[in-house]
Amino acid sequence: MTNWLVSCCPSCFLVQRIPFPVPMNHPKDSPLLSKLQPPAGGRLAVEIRNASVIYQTADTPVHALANIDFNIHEGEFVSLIGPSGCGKTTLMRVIADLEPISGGQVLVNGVSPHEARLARAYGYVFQAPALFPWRNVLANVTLPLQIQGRTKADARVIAQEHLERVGLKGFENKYPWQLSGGMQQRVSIARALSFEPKILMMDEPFGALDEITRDRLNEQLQQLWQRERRTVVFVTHSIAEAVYLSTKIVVMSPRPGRIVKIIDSPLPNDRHLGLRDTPEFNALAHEVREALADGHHD
Ligand SMILES: Nc1ncnc2c1ncn2[C@@H]1O[C@H](COP(=O)(O)OP(=O)(O)OP(=O)(O)O)[C@@H](O)[C@H]1O
Repeated sequence: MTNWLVSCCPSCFLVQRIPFPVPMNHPKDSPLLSKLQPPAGGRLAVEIRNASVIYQTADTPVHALANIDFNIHEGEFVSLIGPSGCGKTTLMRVIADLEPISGGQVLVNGVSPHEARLARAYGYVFQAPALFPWRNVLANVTLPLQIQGRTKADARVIAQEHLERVGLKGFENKYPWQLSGGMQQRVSIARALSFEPKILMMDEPFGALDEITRDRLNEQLQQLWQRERRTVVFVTHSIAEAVYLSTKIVVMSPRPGRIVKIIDSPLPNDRHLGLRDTPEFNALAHEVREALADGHHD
């Protein structure tokens, strides 16, 4: 049986469930990073050049990612989609400085992922909401803000504002176990957004939810992105979710994960769920499906 610990990293506010007693991985900078120049005009949020990841294991090394090469611009909503085990989470962890690269180069906001993490560039939302069960909703959201050095009163105001943004006004005094899975996930989104990260990292945030809840949260997330235009990196297995939410879809192949196709969405930015019944949506979903099939045949 695995024991889980909900942990909040004091330097980057990453709150996640980690197997106890495995420590969090805080890798050092890659010496190759100095070769990349910061983006002109600051418009590039993420720049990845020929990145690879090889996990060293007790038996054979696992080649998780190979030749990953793409950019993410500020304000883009980018989904990573591909078969199970193709390296989506690894790629997200590389961008967020939770996994070192074995080769290549990565820049985030013009600096190394490590520097970006220390500058608190990231907000994280995982499949499991990773809330502290003994803290109420408000106290879960205020925790990283207080670690950041905000006063209790300031942290409360900021947390309340973000809880309102995700539709949880009035639930501040509830405990996680008194909320539905979808509401818990909205608490973790409010927490991730509360310290205004430049990039929101979401790893299958709605994967454990029923379809109706998932649809509703997709719509709310879309509206939130629409209002804030924050850069989002989103991992999903769902073609419909990727097509509905993304401005850019990165389709990956089975291991070692490579990029099969990068699709810039032709859909309008202002979206509602009815869009999923349109020919344009279906054409894009078809394109993603074909790219996934191509990846399997390579
Ligand atoms: N710490 C690790 N040590 C060794 N191998 C690992 C480690 N983490 C991931 N892997 C392997 O690397 C590959 C990519 O894993 P990753 O979790 O990134 O894939 P994924 O596309 O996110 O999978 P899923 O869709 O099932 O969540 C898999 O084969 C996995 O077994």
